[in-house]
Amino acid sequence: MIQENSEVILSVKDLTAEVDGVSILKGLNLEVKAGEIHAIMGPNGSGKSTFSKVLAGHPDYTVTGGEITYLGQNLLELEAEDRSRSGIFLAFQYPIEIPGVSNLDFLRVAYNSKRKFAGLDELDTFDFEDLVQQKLDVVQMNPAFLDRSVNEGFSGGEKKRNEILQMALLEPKLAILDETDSGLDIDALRIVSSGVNQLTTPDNAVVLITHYQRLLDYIVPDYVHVMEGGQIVTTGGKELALELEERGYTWIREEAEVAAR
Ligand SMILES: Nc1ncnc2c1ncn2[C@@H]1O[C@H](COP(=O)(O)OP(=O)(O)OP(=O)(O)O)[C@@H](O)[C@H]1O
Repeated sequence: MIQENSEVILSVKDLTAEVDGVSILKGLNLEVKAGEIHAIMGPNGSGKSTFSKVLAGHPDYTVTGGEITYLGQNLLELEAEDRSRSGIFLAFQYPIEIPGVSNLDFLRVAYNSKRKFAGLDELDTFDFEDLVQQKLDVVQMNPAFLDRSVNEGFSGGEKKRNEILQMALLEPKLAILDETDSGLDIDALRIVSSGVNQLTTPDNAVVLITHYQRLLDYIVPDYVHVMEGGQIVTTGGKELALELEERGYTWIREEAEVAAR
């Protein structure tokens, strides 16, 4: 929800970035304040996932220009793990499987790593299990998933639900959800959206990358941005997503070209 004078969580200015020498982000600007939900839409290949990976600090992506400020500090100076421990959470478009590592152990190590970073005592196994049981309710997940290896053999929708379980435990300041809605059946979409809504507070912010207006009926954004060619070319309210659903992206491109003349 937009609030006057709320804290700026993320400020991105003229960001350019490349992968394998190919320029992908070409002057991206975005400001995200506490309490806000931002949706980023845009055609395939426009750079949405690249942006999310650059924010998370993925080593394959090189920032070649511009600034990213997170809670007033230069994000680009932080290693990926410190970005995570300071409250940046990325739910992957394609969550990876980690055979041999139980979901419960993975969650406990991630959770305790964050506590340690904040100067808090780590939770022991019993206390952690109590906590994780409560968090399972947020995404209505069967406890049996805790004993399985991380994402191994999970269905597409189960992997996405598991990402939101991680989010529920880690309580991020800035959550970036990359196509978390893809692969979810109708009931799972409602459950996952309700989970995200329960985790959204006036103190944190969510950036949702999605192709589908449908998700935004459940998680109502304050802003909808369109990314095209590595830049945010248009920003509007939630009604913009409806317009995109109806008209596609071509008109945005044409209007941007006219404005650039
Ligand atoms: N290693 C690479 N080498 C060259 N090009 C790459 C590499 N990795 C990504 N790209 C290109 O970067 C562009 C942006 O990809 P990205 O995944 O960020 O797009 P996206 O907007 O998230 O797309 P989608 O909606 O399909 O998920 C694509 O054209 C992609 O092919």
